[in-house]
Amino acid sequence: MPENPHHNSGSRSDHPVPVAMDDDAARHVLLSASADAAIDDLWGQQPNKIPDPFVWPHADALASSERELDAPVVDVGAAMRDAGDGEGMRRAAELVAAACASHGLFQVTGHGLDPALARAALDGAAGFFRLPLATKQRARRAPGNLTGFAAAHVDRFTSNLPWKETLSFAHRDHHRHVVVDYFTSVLGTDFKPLGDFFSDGCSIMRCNYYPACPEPERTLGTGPHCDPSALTLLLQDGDVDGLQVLAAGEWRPVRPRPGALVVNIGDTFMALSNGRYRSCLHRAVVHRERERRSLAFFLCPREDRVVRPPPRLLTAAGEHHEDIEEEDEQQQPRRYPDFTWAELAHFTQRHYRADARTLDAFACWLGAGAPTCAAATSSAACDESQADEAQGTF
Ligand SMILES: O=C(O)CCC(=O)C(=O)O
Ligand SMILES: [Fe+2]
Repeated sequence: MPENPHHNSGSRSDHPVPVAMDDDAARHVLLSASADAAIDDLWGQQPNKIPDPFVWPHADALASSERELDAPVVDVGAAMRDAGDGEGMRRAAELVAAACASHGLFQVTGHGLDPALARAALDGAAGFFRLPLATKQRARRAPGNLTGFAAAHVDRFTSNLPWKETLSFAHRDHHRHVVVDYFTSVLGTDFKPLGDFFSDGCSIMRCNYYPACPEPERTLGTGPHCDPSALTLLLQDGDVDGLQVLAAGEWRPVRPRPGALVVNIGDTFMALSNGRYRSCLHRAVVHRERERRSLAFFLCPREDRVVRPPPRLLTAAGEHHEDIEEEDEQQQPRRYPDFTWAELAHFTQRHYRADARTLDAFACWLGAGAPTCAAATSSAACDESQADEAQGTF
């Protein structure tokens, strides 16, 4: 990822600070990043107990529902091959639009991703995570950065630690994007100005590794959050489930389907669609006996692109565009201010641990002139200060 003027500008130390904990094992491994040997053993250190910093509050670790999330599985290959009257594509677009407007998640098959390539990527990631921690730490993610190796317990966190390790890469995309083509086809030509919105974008590929956990019901692999990026493509490895979405007050599983890619809307797309499409609130749970892996591709615009919805979605209350035949109930007053991806990335890496309310907290932070997190969090919309826990979830 190229140098971002916002990145690495904070005063946060590169090293974990001593923290107060009542769990000896956790203290032992958390006090210093140089205690690699001890950290390496963390996941298996105590056969029956997780260290206290990994224990999540009951509200976040709320029990999961058995009911699978009601989300469409769209065969995009078949829809695109449908040379007839376009009915297949229209139907697929309707299903996707409905899912995006409700919880923000759908799955795609027939996408053309070579299964052998997907397997190789998952196996490559698995090989990395099997390396000794000291070796993995050579690729350590620097504070404020989005790329590199990260494990909360070797970084600066002190509470609500996710039970996982991650390895992230930047991916610069020089091509015109299928996402814009799709939304142009669904939402009409007013999305055309987005034509190059994602070109030159600096997206992120993240490998997630969730070790088996002795107390899975007391922790989370990834806490409840919305991805700040625009759109996420997720490949779940094998048949180990873990991804869950909050729908109708319940955490519902999104079980892996062979060959399917999960697609979810992120905060940037929610802002781009003026709230029409919901940023998906999701989390990942872990298992007692089984480890789990997933690969997430976070589609992001170029750092300096201004995130602003197309005019079609932005009619002020009471007005409507002349070129729109029927009254479009999707026209809403502007919900979020202009921002750049660099600003949102900076906010989630330095000031705020991505959660269900990132976008509102971010809007409030921008409104306050984005001076410091303390200023942002003193306002009602950002009432829970997370300044000490940034870079936790995304
Ligand atoms: O591993 C998963 O299923 C979800 C991961 C996730 O939400 C993320 O990496 O942002
Ligand atoms: Fe996520």
